Amino acid sequence: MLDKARENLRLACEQLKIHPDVFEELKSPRETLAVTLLIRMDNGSRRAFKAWRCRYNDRRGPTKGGVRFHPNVSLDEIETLAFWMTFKCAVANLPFGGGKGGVCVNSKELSPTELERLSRAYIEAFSSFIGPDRDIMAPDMYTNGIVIAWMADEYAAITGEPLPMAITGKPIAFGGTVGRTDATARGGYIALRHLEASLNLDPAKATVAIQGFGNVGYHCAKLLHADGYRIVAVSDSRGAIYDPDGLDPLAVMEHKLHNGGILGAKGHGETREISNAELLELDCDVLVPAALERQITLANSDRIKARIILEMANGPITPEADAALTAAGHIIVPDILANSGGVTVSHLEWVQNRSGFYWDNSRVRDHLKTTMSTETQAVWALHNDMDISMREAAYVHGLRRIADSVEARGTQAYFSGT
Ligand SMILES: NC(=O)c1ccc[n+]([C@@H]2O[C@H](COP(=O)([O-])OP(=O)(O)OC[C@H]3O[C@@H](n4cnc5c(N)ncnc54)[C@H](O)[C@@H]3O)[C@@H](O)[C@H]2O)c1
Repeated sequence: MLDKARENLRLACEQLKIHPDVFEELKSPRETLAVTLLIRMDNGSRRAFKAWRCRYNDRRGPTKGGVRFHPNVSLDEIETLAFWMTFKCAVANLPFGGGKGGVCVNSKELSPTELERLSRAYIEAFSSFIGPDRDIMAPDMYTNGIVIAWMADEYAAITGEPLPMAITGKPIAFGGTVGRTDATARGGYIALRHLEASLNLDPAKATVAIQGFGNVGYHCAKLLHADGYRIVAVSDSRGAIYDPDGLDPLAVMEHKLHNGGILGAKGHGETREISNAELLELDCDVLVPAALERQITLANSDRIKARIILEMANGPITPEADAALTAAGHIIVPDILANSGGVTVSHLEWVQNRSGFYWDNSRVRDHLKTTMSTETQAVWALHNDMDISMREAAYVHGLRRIADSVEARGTQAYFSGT
């Protein structure tokens, strides 16, 4: 994955005539630490887990990125995700570089006490690698609030400082920020609403299908529904529901809380069950993938009908499918822009921890709105001016900022006097 990302970067640097020094720096991660965590299991045995943390590039500030617990985590995945975080933070104009971490584990197989030991062991192993001015961690797949609280608690114990600014996504009672829960969804919602006129979208008529009804999918559905968009389909890991007359996200969530899933929830008309594959292929105005990576590939891209795809998940469209969809005229609002609201509000948590002054929800939301609208506009303008896709435009936007910070320290041109 990293080789592919690197090749795309090389082409972008050449096309934009970015100084070769910039590519030389960005083609490899700055540092990656690999460790083996040895955990005492509840039955008294010892088990080893591979773990990584990568600081890809820190020219724009300390590296920032989540830590995931997943059985498929690998070094290549961590370094590629850290590469993407470098660009996402630059697109959102945050004073951060990109980082990522992970543990190769199926956390569902661990007891709560084993999970706590693993979370604390991760911090112990990486305590001198991370830091509020060095590398700032955050939640990711299967590292929820309690895992982050254990990690923050362990870091506080190691450093002797009660408020661990090296970790964001903390519970509010532990120095977290208001407005983080729906920040990712709200960011994508702001981006879409900002583009409404340009995309010729009328909320009173537009239909939306959302894959995934977790944190991001649910809040996206709620925000768009409140503004008049008709949510015609939502899904979870067990399947999807479709109602051409529309679904009420609050009612679907109520059903999910009582029944453990969305299947069986009723909308305004004749609601029926469909598969997740069918949801992706629905004839609607906006498709919002908000579940997993690699959901749209060359195997199904020619059946995608939605004119606009708002990528709330990370990497839901493969590069090959992305090229096919773009050529076919679909507008894809790319992940590094669409879901950057989460890291934008995480930055505010870090700011509040450092200043000791805590913001209210409206201030957090105002800041998010300004950031998302400004950066969405900048990406949209590049998309039009350079006649490139929104994804390419987002990468160009981020790359220019990163390149500026590399070039500010002097390039070959400066040192050789040419
Ligand atoms: N939460 C954030 O702040 C944040 C930030 C940036 C990116 N993201 C990305 O957004 C996506 C969703 O994150 P989340 O926080 O909402 O996760 P979540 O775990 O809260 O929700 C995921 C949802 O996807 C559903 N799902 C799982 N497998 C599915 C499948 N095969 N088909 C359809 N649905 C399926 C789950 O049932 C669940 O409803 C992820 O790709 C994540 O990386 C999240």
